[in-house]
Amino acid sequence: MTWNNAKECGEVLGNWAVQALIAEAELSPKPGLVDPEDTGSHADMTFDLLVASAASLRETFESIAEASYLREPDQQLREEIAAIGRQGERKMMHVTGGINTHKGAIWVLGLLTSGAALHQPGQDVKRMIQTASEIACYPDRYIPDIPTHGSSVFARFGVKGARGEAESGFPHLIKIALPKLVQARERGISEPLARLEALVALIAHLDDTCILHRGGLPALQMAKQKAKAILENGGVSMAEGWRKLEELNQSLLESNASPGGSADLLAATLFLDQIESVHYVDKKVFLTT
Ligand SMILES: CC(C)(COP(=O)(O)OP(=O)(O)OC[C@H]1O[C@@H](n2cnc3c(N)ncnc32)[C@H](O)[C@@H]1O)[C@@H](O)C(=O)NCCC(=O)NCCS
Ligand SMILES: Nc1ncnc2c1ncn2[C@@H]1O[C@H](COP(=O)(O)OP(=O)(O)OP(=O)(O)O)[C@@H](O)[C@H]1O
Repeated sequence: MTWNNAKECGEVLGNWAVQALIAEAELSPKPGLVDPEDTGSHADMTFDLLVASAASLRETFESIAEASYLREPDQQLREEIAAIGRQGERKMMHVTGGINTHKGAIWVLGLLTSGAALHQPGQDVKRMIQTASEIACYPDRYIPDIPTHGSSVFARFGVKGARGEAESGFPHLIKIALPKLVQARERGISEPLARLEALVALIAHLDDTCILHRGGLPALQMAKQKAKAILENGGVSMAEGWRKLEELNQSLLESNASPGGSADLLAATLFLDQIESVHYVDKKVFLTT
């Protein structure tokens, strides 16, 4: 598979980005997060709202891919896609009546969509991730100077959150979530459980500013520790691991904390997994013809 033109690249990547957001929302039961069963620690969000928000972002991801199509990373590209991303945030806020359903997800999937559109399909996803990170490292002169939850968490705890994750090369995608998804599938567990295990691995390692903002350091330490205990007890497919997952969910609800950053990175993992699976199918087709 190769892109025939920018429009096709936009349509394909835009579709995969929206599908990844919907797949993340559909996965259940997610600790502290919105899913079809419950709204976790989110009093203002529902599953239907998350799906409507995801659908409203199709055009945003399409435009980011079209603007990035086979270009080189530079500051101009960074500023162009940032403007499209901010417009996407405004659309999301319009559709949700002012509720932040996908701000962090627009950031990570926007950068990865751009990174993917800079290459022809079939490139190693690690190169796409590296390109996305390179783009994130360029300065954006038009970034609004207004306080956010992220800036207040940085001032309080020195944690760089979503921006730091991107600028440092998305280590939690490369070292944690993608390998865990593959490893869980290799153990033969069902696809939803493999995805859930990738999410738990993210929660166990990520300094999630969503959790820090709502519950401070005690909530972050609790979430990491309880997620690690799930993995140490055989993962979510084992009875003890499952019991510990329920415990993590309960503790997140009690602290009113939610691992939104991990949820965003799970959606990013599913997006990259989709790109990689097409690569694999292509290789197979190539080998057998
Ligand atoms: C970098 C962003 C997320 C703003 O950061 P800030 O920390 O100030 O925002 P805020 O705290 O409100 O939201 C951050 C969100 O990131 C997610 N998150 C939290 N911690 C992490 C983490 N460690 N790693 C990844 N994501 C995380 C959560 O969903 C959280 O809600 C982004 O919105 C931004 O700068 N956008 C500008 C437009 C742009 O440049 N877009 C580029 C391509 S679309
Ligand atoms: N399934 C999900 N459920 C809840 N949040 C999610 C989910 N998937 C991704 N997220 C991420 O979590 C973030 C929302 O978290 P949160 O509600 O804590 O943020 P906020 O609105 O900035 O904070 P607060 O609600 O405390 O004012 C979104 O930016 C989104 O990207």
